[in-house]
Amino acid sequence: MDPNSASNNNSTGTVAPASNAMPCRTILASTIAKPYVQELADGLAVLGRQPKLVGFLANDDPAARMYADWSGKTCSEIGFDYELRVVDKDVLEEAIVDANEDDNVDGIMIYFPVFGGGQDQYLQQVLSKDKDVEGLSHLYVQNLYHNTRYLDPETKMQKSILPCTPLANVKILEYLGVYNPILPYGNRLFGRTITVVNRSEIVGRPLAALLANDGATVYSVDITGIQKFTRGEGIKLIKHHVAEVDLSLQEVAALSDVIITGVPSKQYKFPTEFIKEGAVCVNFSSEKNFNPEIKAKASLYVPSIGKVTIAMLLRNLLRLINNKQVRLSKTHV
Ligand SMILES: NC(=O)C1=CN([C@@H]2O[C@H](COP(=O)(O)OP(=O)(O)OC[C@H]3O[C@@H](n4cnc5c(N)ncnc54)[C@H](O)[C@@H]3O)[C@@H](O)[C@H]2O)C=CC1
Ligand SMILES: Nc1nc(=O)c2c([nH]1)NC[C@@H]1CN(c3ccc(C(=O)N[C@@H](CCC(=O)O)C(=O)O)cc3)C=[N+]21
Repeated sequence: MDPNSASNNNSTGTVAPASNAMPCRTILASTIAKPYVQELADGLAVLGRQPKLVGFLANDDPAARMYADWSGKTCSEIGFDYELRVVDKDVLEEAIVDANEDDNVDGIMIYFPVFGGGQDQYLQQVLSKDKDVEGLSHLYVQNLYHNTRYLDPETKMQKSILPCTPLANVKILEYLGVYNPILPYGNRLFGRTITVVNRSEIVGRPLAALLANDGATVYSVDITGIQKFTRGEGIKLIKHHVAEVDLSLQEVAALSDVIITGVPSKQYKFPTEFIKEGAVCVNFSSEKNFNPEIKAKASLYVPSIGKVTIAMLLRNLLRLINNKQVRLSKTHV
């Protein structure tokens, strides 16, 4: 039996290497998600009711269907009330508006792609920001890009919502020790170099900004080229800035302590030979972007992150409920 296979888990959910094998450890998302799942269960107990999440499916994409079924199952396991609404593309906008106005619905998500491109971004903005569990509303993304942590900066009662997949990546890097807890909060990635292969508006670009805001040097790679995200010199600037760079993937990989991939293609494989010895490698794509030989190079490898993403999605849902309670209590004083 392959000692590195995921079926050979030990109790910590990591895979124990054979004594003479590569020192690489494969870390499963379920292990990293565990404390957050507990936090969610505790949060539900305090709340004393089952929050309702509605998911809209309006496409035939098998990946979206699978994710919808699987996220529904996870919600129910933890104790959230999940309802999948399968609707036709042409009535989706009205269906979102109905859910926005329905007091029984606490959170909403739309499984993408629906139409693809700009029309999907429009639909995402139709969704009320007060029910946006994925954190993709313009205000939340703008707060992320500007490193603004609260919706009410004066009173600091309502935390802004972070996009759940970028946030899941951050929690994974915290777990893996890439964040240095000895450094002050907000600067814990200082000195780290991270490559992110994906610059979509829903994951790669906000992720690069979030990591740069925490002090990292980030190379953001997409099919059009490579950009460098930093927070500028030392700790003077409060938010990231971006520059085009004239470096190859091989060159940025050689500089990188961490490589994060999110290419939605079966064929795509990150070239193993580019990876620095002992790098930390994380894949958030639903396809495997690293070859199995990754274990000869990486120190830590996270093959998929979905379970952590869902935990962050539900954490966002509790935060939305809390923010609403804060707003209501203000109007009743
Ligand atoms: N695990 C999770 O929680 C989540 C996983 N996903 C998965 O992540 C993947 C990406 O999703 P999206 O960002 O929405 O996709 P997208 O299609 O919007 O973006 C793909 C990105 O990859 C880049 N790319 C494609 N081919 C490349 C190549 N050969 N070299 C370098 N860059 C390349 C593109 O330029 C683009 O920036 C999908 O597989 C999706 O299912 C998405 C959301 C959550
Ligand atoms: N608004 C929106 N947000 C999304 O996040 C979104 C979407 N639409 N449309 C569809 C894609 C697909 N997607 C996946 C997430 C995790 C895994 C993943 O990590 N899956 C685990 C399986 C986990 C299990 O089954 O236990 C794995 O591959 O190992 C896969 C696919 C998110 N999507």
